[in-house]
Amino acid sequence: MSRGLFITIEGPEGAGKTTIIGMLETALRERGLKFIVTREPGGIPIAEQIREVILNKENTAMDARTEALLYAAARRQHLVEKVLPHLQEGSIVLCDRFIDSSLAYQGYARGLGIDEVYSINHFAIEGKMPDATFYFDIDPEIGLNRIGQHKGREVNRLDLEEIHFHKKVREGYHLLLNRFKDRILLIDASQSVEQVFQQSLNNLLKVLDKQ
Ligand SMILES: Nc1ncnc2c1ncn2[C@@H]1O[C@H](COP(=O)(O)OP(=O)(O)OP(=O)(O)O)[C@@H](O)[C@H]1O
Ligand SMILES: Cc1cn([C@H]2C[C@H](O)[C@@H](COP(=O)(O)O)O2)c(=O)[nH]c1=O
Repeated sequence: MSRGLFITIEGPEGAGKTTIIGMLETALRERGLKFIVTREPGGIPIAEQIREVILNKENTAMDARTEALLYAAARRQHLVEKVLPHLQEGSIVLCDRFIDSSLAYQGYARGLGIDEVYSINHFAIEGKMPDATFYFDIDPEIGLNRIGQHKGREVNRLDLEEIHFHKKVREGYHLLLNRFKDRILLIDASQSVEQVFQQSLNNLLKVLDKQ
C-alpha cells in the first residue's frame, strides 16, 4: 500500500511543466514537506537510456507500436524502482508526464487507439494511477514557439513532428480530461508564469489537504 501522494503534470510541448515544477519544488521545500521530483521517460538510469533511444532524432524508422512499448517499459522500471518506494515512504512524488502522455501522444495523435495504449500500460503499471494530474493546456503553436526561443533546450524526435501531430496531442488530452474528470485538472498554461504557478500550487495544497 502506498502512503504518499502521486501527482503528475501533463501537457503539450512547451506548456511550461519544467518551469512550474521547479517553482513547486521551492514551495514544497519552504513548507518542509517530504517530496521528490522526477520525470518520464527517465528519472532513473535504465529509463533514461530508453529515453535516449526513443527521442534520438536519428531513429526516424521507429514504428509507432515500438514507441508505445518503449514508453511503457521505461514507465514500468521508473515506477517500481523510484515512484513506488518513495510513495511507500510517505513522500509526495511530482512527476513530469506519466500514462496520460502515452494515451494522448501514442494512443490519439499516433492513432494507435487510447484503449489499446491504455491496455499495454495497464500491464506496466498494474493499476497504479496518479492521485491527481495537472494538465497544462496550451495552443501547440505557442508551446513550440516558446521551445524555439528556449536557448540550450535540445530539440528531440517528437518535437520535430508536424504541427498537425501536436494539435492532435492537445485534442487527445481534451478527450482524457473528459474521461478522467475526477483526476485531471485543467490549468490554462497561456497565462503568465506567476499565474500558472499560483494556480498549480493552490491545487496541490488542496489535494494535500484532502489526504
Ligand atoms: N507561462 C509562460 N509564459 C511564457 N513563457 C513560458 C511560460 N512557462 C514557461 N515558459 C517558457 O517556455 C519555455 C518552455 O518551458 P518549459 O521547459 O517549462 O516547458 P515544458 O512543458 O517542460 O516543455 P517540454 O515538455 O516540451 O520540454 C521556457 O523557455 C520557459 O521559460
Ligand atoms: C512519457 C511520454 C512522453 N512522450 C513524449 C512527449 C515529449 O515529446 C517527449 C518527452 O520530452 P519532454 O521534454 O521530457 O517532455 O516524449 C510520449 O510521446 N509518450 C509518453 O508516454
